[in-house]
Amino acid sequence: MADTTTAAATGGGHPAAGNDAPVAEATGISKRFGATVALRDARITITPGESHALVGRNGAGKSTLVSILTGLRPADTGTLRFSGEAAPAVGDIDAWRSKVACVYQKSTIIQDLTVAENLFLNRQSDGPLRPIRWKQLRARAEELLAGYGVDVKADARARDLTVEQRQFVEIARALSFGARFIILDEPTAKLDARGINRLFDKLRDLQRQGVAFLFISHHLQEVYDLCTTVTVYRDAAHILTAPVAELGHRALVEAMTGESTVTAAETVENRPPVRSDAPELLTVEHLTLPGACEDLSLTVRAGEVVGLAGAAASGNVRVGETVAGLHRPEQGTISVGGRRVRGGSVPSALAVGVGLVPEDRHLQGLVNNRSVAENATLTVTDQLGPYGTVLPARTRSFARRMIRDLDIKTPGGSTPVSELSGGNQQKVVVARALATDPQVLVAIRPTNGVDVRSKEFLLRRIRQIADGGKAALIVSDELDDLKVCDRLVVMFHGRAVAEFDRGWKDEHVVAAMEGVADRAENSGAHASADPTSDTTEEHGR
Ligand SMILES: Nc1ncnc2c1ncn2[C@@H]1O[C@H](COP(=O)(O)OP(=O)(O)OP(=O)(O)O)[C@@H](O)[C@H]1O
Repeated sequence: MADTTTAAATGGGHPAAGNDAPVAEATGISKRFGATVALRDARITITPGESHALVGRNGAGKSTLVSILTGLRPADTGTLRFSGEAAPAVGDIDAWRSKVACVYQKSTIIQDLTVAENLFLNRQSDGPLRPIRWKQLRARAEELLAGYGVDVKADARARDLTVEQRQFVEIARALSFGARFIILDEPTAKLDARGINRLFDKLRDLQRQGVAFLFISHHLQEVYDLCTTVTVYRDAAHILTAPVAELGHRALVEAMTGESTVTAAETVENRPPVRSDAPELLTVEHLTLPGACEDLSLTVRAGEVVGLAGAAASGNVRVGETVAGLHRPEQGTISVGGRRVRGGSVPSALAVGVGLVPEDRHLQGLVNNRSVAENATLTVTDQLGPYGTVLPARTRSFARRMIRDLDIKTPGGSTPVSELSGGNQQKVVVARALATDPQVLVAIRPTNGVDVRSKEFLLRRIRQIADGGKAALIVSDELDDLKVCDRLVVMFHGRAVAEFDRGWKDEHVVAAMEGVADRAENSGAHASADPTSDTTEEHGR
């Protein structure tokens, strides 16, 4: 396809087709960023009312395709049509919005505005010089939300919404522009199991009303639950498009990776249990964090990976962050190898040997305008040169090792971290935590946004830390993350309610995370307490 950029953006002016034309059809799409080929002659076709998954490893080109499909970036070559019509000109935002909408993992909602204001941003009044009629705006917003069955108050502040409510508002806003095609780019990354179920119910509802979806996720089970068709990209190219029902899990993973895989969990199953006389490396005693946990105690021994499991409101993330010095406990102590972590002090946690993979790489993880090398070495600048200096050569060689060790896909260490794909950014965050050679690694949802093979890779790295005589605490509600653990402690509403040794069954752990104690009992769980006896009102992250 030899179209110019303009032709790519306008689709070449073909006449409108009938109603059964694909809602979106992209062919021959190529895109380069400097020396990096992000897409090579790629294609995708989404038919009306279809739920179509796009999957691929980190850096495969998915987000680049999304930016082209939503008019954020022009393709270098290729043709794009919506319902048989040429795509709008780049920059004609309203025209693009009427064709396609995108709900990103990162919110596009403005926190300080109300829901109504967000819904009608830049279209509050009837014309540039007309005053905004607030009452009318609110009524229109209420009507819109009710129309799409979104149970959110129009005058609520956006910052007070949960992730799930925020996504529903974004979907309602997208549909209100007239689009019948919505792209969901990793929408479940920040939701817990119940939130995901509710989102999927809503999507199925909308699908019945004729809305088509392009769904991007690294959770392949979600693809099987929600989608009818799947497209796989690998190394910037289209590999296959097939009905989901005809493609088994292994075949799908093989299409994504180009090879067959053994899971990290499979490698854990046959290892000997951690010795009970192994020294305790992490000791948490009687920890109380207002609104997050009460009187929580746990230990992690040398050589052990412990999973601190729990849904969004369980308080597990706050406990993990507190071990790393991010919050000051009201009561209780945390020690690493017998040395106390000073409450609420990150330097103290670092000094005793705690490494942290934080939950949100955008907020806590990365400095966007700095290079991969600088980000990967932020925690170890003291090792990069004498007397507080940082030697560029040492930074570079340190970074080279990290890039190789963690299989980070980047043109080089000097590339700004913002130019990496999401999953590769997450690997830089992990690299940074590992750089200090921590005694205790606290990894909060460490594989968030990471593709299926890199996920195995990261989990294996965490296992290796323990195998080298250190300790790891994985804080997560992802069963795949928890499967590499020697032992699980499950939290529900601020309390440890159950403990499982290896060999647990998914449904028992899920039941414990959801606070269904009777199902968790007699299931390999021990030390369970009554989760409903908890009195704390607000919990969690
Ligand atoms: N703004 C940019 N500048 C330079 N390179 C970029 C830019 N955006 C993306 N790339 C590169 O293009 C390639 C494709 O990236 P893209 O973000 O599309 O991948 P992805 O499939 O969405 O990955 P992930 O699953 O990790 O989000 C990667 O090699 C990435 O580093």
